[in-house]
Amino acid sequence: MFKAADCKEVWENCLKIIKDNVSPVSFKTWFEPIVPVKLENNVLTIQVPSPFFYEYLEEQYIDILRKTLRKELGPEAKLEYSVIVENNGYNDGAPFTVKFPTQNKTELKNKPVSVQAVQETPIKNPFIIPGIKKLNVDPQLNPEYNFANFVEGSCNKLARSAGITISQAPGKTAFNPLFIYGGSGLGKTHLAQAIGIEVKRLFPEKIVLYVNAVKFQTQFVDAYFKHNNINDFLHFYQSIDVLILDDVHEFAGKEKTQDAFFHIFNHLHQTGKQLILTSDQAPADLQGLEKRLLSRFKWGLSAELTVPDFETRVAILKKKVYNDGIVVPNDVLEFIASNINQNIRELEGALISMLAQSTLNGKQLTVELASELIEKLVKSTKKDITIDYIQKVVCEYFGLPLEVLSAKTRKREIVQARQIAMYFSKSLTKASLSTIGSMIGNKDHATVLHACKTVNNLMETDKRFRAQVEDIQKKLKYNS
Ligand SMILES: Nc1ncnc2c1ncn2[C@@H]1O[C@H](COP(=O)(O)OP(=O)(O)OP(=O)(O)O)[C@@H](O)[C@H]1O
Repeated sequence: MFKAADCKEVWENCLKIIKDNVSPVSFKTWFEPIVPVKLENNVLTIQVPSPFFYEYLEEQYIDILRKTLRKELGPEAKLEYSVIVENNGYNDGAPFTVKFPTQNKTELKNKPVSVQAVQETPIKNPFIIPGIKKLNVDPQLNPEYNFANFVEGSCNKLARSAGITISQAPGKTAFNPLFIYGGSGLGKTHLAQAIGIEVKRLFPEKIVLYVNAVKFQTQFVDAYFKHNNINDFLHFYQSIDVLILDDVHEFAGKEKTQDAFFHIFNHLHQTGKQLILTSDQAPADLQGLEKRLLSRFKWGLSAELTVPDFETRVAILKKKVYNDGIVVPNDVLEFIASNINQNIRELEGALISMLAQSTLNGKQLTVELASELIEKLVKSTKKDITIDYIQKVVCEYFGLPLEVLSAKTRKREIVQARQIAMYFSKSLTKASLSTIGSMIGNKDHATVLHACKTVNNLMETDKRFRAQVEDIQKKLKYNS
């Protein structure tokens, strides 16, 4: 029979071994927060701060935990987790336990979320443990992106009406998540934010947060690698009532970020919170995202925003000039609407530059002026693709700083990014192999040739790699 003090001693001994086998950052992140609470009949119970923490330990460190525990307590050793879960008012507040060595997550997943708000150490900004007090979160919404300013048309009918239904009962409809997808400048951000604004209007106490996927990823990377406060990050996101994540396709290839978002998604969904996601493609067409995430994106409603028809384009322009208190002749608005038809942002841009011209140069708002401007606009949007631009897009895609392409390193991810940049420079610009080499990492022409061959070969043999290259190609062509 063990004494109460034994559990601490046993855990200390385990930690000594674990410390020698994991990186210092991992040790600090994943083992220091663990509290040994009980040792009974060879069963050691450890308390962990969140379900995500438990799942992460089970996925990443189960072997080392099993080995060390058996070394300390013998072959019959068992581990139980006491998992602290956010207080959401659903039940009594006891932390629940999960038995090792089940490795069967359903036990945890099917459990109604239990409750315990525990704050042992002060939490740094910007993340605060929920349940201690109601959070005051700035929803990061643009007040202009409301429903009143969002013109209805057949291009957005389904998504808009689902959005209105959701804002009246967030988390309580079948549209969870609401997945809004479509091409650039078709109103995904506007509509997603309009839902957030309406929820805030109807339910001011609800915590609403808009975040785009790139910002989420940066926050995650900072929390994980720089500040070592991944738990605070997860707790913060798990406290949101309506989470709006814009441009989820940006998660492609970012596995750790996807993993964190997966846990946040599960937690919010299970606890009846609303998720709104936007993307440039339908879930079925998204590349580079894990299957388990994609399948969840299909749980609710996927609604596409398509290119607006002529009437809707005119109505959007009319609303805009009306809101700005400006009078523009109908034939001018119709002329703009009939010439710019693929992107609402460009439609608005044309109107704005025409108004600016007219104010600055005292020109009349006429169809001739509109025609001049549109001609210029169309010319100026066709930029040449340059080697610098290719390097920038490739680095952004892989989340790498631009300088690494010139770094003397054999790190696989960097070598591969450099090769892809060389490959596109060869196929999309007229530059010679030696110019490409000198501009990308100061290499010779043979290196560039080798890079092009490698990329071609890999595209034939590695599906995932091909998807990445095709994604980058789309970005390059689309933005040019
Ligand atoms: N139905 C609409 N009614 C009024 N304005 C709209 C409508 N749809 C889009 N807009 C306007 O068009 C512009 C572009 O919209 P938004 O930024 O939401 O597009 P997006 O689909 O998120 O684009 P991207 O994928 O490039 O981020 C915004 O100024 C928005 O207000």
